[in-house]
Amino acid sequence: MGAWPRGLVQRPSQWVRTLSLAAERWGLVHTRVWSGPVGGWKPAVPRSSELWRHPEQCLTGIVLLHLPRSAFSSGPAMERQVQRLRQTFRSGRSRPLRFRLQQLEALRRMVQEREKDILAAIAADLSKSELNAYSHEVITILGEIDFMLGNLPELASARPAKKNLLTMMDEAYVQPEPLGVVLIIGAWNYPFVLTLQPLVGAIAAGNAAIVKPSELSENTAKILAELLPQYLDQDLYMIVNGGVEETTELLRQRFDHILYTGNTAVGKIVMEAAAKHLTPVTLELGGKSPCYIDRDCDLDVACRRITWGKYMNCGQTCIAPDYILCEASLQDQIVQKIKDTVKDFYGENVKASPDYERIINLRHFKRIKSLLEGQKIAFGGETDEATRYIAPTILTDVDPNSKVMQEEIFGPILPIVSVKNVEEAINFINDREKPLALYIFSHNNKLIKRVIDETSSGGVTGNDVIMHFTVNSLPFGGVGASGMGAYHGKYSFDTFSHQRPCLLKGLKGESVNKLRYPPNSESKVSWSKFFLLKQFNKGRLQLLLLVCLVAVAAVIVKKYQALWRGKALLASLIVQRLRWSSKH
Ligand SMILES: NC(=O)c1ccc[n+]([C@@H]2O[C@H](COP(=O)([O-])OP(=O)(O)OC[C@H]3O[C@@H](n4cnc5c(N)ncnc54)[C@H](O)[C@@H]3O)[C@@H](O)[C@H]2O)c1
Ligand SMILES: CCCCCCCCCC=O
Repeated sequence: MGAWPRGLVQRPSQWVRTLSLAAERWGLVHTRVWSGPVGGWKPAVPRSSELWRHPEQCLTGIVLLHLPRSAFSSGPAMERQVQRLRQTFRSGRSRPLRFRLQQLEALRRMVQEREKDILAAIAADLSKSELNAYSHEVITILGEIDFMLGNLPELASARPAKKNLLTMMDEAYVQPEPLGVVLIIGAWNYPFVLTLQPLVGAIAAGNAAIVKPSELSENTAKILAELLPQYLDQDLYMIVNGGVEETTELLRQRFDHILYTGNTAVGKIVMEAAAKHLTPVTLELGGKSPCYIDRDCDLDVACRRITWGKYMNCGQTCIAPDYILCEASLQDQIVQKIKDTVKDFYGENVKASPDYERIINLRHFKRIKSLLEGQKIAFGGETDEATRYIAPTILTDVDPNSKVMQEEIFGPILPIVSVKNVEEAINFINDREKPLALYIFSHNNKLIKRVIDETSSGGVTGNDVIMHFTVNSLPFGGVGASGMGAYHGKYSFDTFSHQRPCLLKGLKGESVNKLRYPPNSESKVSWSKFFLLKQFNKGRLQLLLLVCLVAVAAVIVKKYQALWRGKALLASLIVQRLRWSSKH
């Protein structure tokens, strides 16, 4: 781990700061600034320059620490961090509703106040325009935070539960409770939303959390590491940046839940590691999401929507339509309409369009490019390795056994596979792993419902693509090979909560309890069946009715006893009076 702390117990000079930050950027060290017992250790990245500017506010001045990366990623160091968060969680700090709402508001402030920096980071990672970064990512996070702020009191409150005859007099309810310390592992393709949206749920549910952004979207990872500690409680929410080494070390630790977003192969590694601690997992994985276009359909509209969802983020979207299934006769029209739409959306020169992104890295660029080999390219196909550009591309008459149909494309290539009819499309889908999303375009709602009924997928949008992701009253997640568990809105809250059943009884009522105490008997079982299964036998029912009638009569008698006594007295007086009258 090296001899640390090493540092300066004073405000560092400009060159020390510059060198430290450069070393941090090169990944050689982690730099931390001590801002006194109140502020604790803060990352010394350029924008936490408040610390540099106002050293007088720090109780002990500024100490510049160069911590070797291993100081954070080594097993014991990681364990200490998880332990630190667990201790704070155990103190109960994250539980009060007021605290959770404050943290969510702080997160919203972070997004609003630092919007420019956030957009710049996302834009740099994915060669994305800042406008697109806002619509693809920031808007979703703000919406999710607003949802939680508006609904948290209701989500977090106890829900009364139905009772049976034996527990009629007791209190039964379901109380959501936080799980503890959770781990969130994000992916690079929507690096902001896929990392922070689960965090919103974890905070709302009252947990502590470690967030591990993808190392491939390094700018977003960095800005998150800089900003989160400035806005959120550092003893409850922590960012760990790094790659496979750091993630592997994190996965050795014991968490109370892990939400992982990424590819299926790593999903298996995560699940295996989690199994060692019996930690539950939510796996947000990928897959090949089919898009069936029916003959009875408005092709102009269908192709416009598909073009948007397929080429958005250069095809690097987990729920992008991966391939089209349609009757052979539709193929040429579809190619023409998508071609026209690409021109409408991105202009003649797609490469120059600010709305068209680039492939994240060279490895993915080469992988996607290799999928074109041996294919009939009906449109696009141009690539540029230097800028990792791949044009919006359509492949026709694609053989279902070809490479492009064996793996998730995750790039701007759209194969068209012809099928004879909807039955064949359904079989095609069912012969493969369950996809993350399924899209069906048709005027015929019955056909859409039929495809939904006869297939399985993480989610479905009919007559559009991607949009089910944006509705936070719908759970978002996969099924089978595309993942397990779900999140968004209420479902995020539930994912990070334990639904704790609570039954509160009084200490009276032992006569009824005798039914379950030994020694057991035929009669006790039969009464239990009556109370719990509502299985009446006729004789019992009559007996019970009699008991009820007697009970009702007893109540009535008691209530009207005094009145009856009065009436009886009156009657006897009348009788006496009548007797007296007859005598005289
Ligand atoms: N369901 C969803 O919401 C969703 C969203 C985005 C992406 N995805 C899927 O993710 C895939 C693309 O993402 P990716 O996998 O390239 O993302 P990635 O490479 O960014 O990996 C995801 C995370 O796993 C970690 N990781 C990578 N290798 C690891 C290893 N050997 N051990 C432990 N951790 C490791 C990374 O550090 C990263 O944080 C696609 O299949 C896509 O469909 C799914
Ligand atoms: C309005 C469009 C929002 C699109 C967000 C898509 C996120 C997909 C996550 C998986 O990659």
